[in-house]
Amino acid sequence: MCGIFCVLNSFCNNCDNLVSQLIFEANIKNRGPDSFNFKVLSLQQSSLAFASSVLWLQGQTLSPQPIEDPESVFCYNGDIFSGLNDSIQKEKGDTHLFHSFLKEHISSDLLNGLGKLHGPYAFIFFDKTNNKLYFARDRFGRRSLLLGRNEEGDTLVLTSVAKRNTQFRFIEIPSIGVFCFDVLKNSFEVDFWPYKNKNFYTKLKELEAFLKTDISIARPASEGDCVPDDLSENANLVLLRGLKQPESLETYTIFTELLNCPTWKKNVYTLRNLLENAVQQRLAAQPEYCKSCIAEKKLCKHATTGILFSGGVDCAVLASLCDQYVDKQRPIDLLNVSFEEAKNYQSPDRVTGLETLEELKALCPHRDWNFVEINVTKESLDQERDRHIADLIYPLNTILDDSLGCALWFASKGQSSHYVSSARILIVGMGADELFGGYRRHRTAFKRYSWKGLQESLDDDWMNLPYRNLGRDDRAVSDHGRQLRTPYLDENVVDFVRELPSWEKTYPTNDLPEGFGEKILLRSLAYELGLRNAATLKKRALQFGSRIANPKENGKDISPRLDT
Ligand SMILES: Nc1ncnc2c1ncn2[C@@H]1O[C@H](COP(=O)(O)OP(=O)(O)OP(=O)(O)O)[C@@H](O)[C@H]1O
Ligand SMILES: NC(=O)CC[C@H](N)C(=O)O
Repeated sequence: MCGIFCVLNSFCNNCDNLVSQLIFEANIKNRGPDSFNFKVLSLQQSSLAFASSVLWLQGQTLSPQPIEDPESVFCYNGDIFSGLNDSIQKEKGDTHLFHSFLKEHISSDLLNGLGKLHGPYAFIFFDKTNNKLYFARDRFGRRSLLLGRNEEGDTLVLTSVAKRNTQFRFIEIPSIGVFCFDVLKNSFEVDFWPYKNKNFYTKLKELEAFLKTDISIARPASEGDCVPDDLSENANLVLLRGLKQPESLETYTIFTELLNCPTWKKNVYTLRNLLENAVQQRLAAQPEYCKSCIAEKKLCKHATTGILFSGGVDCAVLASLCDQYVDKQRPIDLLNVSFEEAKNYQSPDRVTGLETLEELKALCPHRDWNFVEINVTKESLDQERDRHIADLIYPLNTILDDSLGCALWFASKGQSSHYVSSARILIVGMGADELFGGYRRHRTAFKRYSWKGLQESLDDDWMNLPYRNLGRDDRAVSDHGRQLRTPYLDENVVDFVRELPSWEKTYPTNDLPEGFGEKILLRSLAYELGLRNAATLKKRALQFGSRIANPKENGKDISPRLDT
């Protein structure tokens, strides 16, 4: 993961002041251990400084940043998997291609152009000719980018990661489109993504309130995702209804019946193909060195891929698919975190992790799976949170942010009592519950308002994902100089699953056992892949599965431990 940073002083062209404002340098450097550079730019009345650290993942050689040429300066934290020129990308990586792409499109239909690129990103691009600063997060918000301002409002900061208690206050940039700050006019504009989520305008208003200024809209957003009115019966719904009497049916009978139905099977196979492709792309885009050997470019057989692994169905499916594409000579690290509150660290996720490990071993007998038991004491949790993790979670601040941010930080640190993971990329199951309907609230919504309620709840979860989770998760994991990769959030996977009617992906009704009907499409795929046990495991959220969270606390409350 790269760390990107820009500070802009609108009323002073003395660059010396700016360099002293690289106050997050250490945090930025953690994200990109392979290179770090900065550039300063003095304009007539204002000055800018840019900094980037790089975690080299694409191209035959590292692409240092920031890139500066006569027309622009560019900082990039991203991973484009398709949509740029594929043959050149393999050789040169995505950084220079993305930069050229922006230069070519910045003044004409940028948004449609970006829509054709697949992969996560955040970028900062300064157009020297027109004195305009562009910045954005991809349309799902998979990479972090924060916007900060000081009390006087004369200095703006863009950064992947910040800190609490500085002269700046920060907000996560909403992933609603591309923003442009006109340095001469001192004004903001946003160009919305060509489709619109219901929360676009709310998010814009929040940002305006934060900046204490209006943001003009380049063109109104078109109507976007909405709940389909036509919830008419279809073959799969009829089939699922026919599976009543849950007590009398073994789960395997349910899967067999579902997979015998041609339309259900077609969806399972389409999902399988799309996920395979997403996993393959995410595994292929990396140099062949592990974290310990990359500095010396020493060829090795250490693990380069890790999976954050609870044993639950979301990550079990990904682990099984990873086995198809990771070099058979290399182990795959399965990182499993557990906190002291669990007796002997035997948290529910440790137990299911070990269970699913056995399934994977049986299914992939030639693979060496490194199950890494990451045990975290209360003392270490408190120390690391105060020292550092709370800064990574910032500006988010709830009890849930605290639990998830800390659990992910320790999990992706990848350190057990006798091993430190050498993986540079980490595959995770984020997004699966939002896409396939895995949360309890989906069942509640169905109970209250039937299919329409369920669909609305899925839409809400989907549009809130960038704000509830993704920026924070990116900041927590990248801090170890490892790259988070989220195959469920691949554009093709998302488009396919989002377009299915809800009953073709989740079935939280009384017709199927509770905790089993949820994510039924993904479970069917797990079953098809041979994960007979993992396919039936009830959802257990990371904060409870790892035992980091106190179930008596309300996750939505402000955390007293984050001190912001
Ligand atoms: N205890 C854990 N240790 C390491 N990684 C975890 C742990 N719990 C969750 N994760 C990671 O976070 C992702 C999201 O967690 P979540 O609990 O939603 O998924 P899951 O455990 O794979 O499946 P399910 O949602 O059905 O329990 C997981 O897919 C996994 O990558
Ligand atoms: N991790 C990053 O964001 C680096 C950018 C680019 N994908 C590279 O591999 O160099």
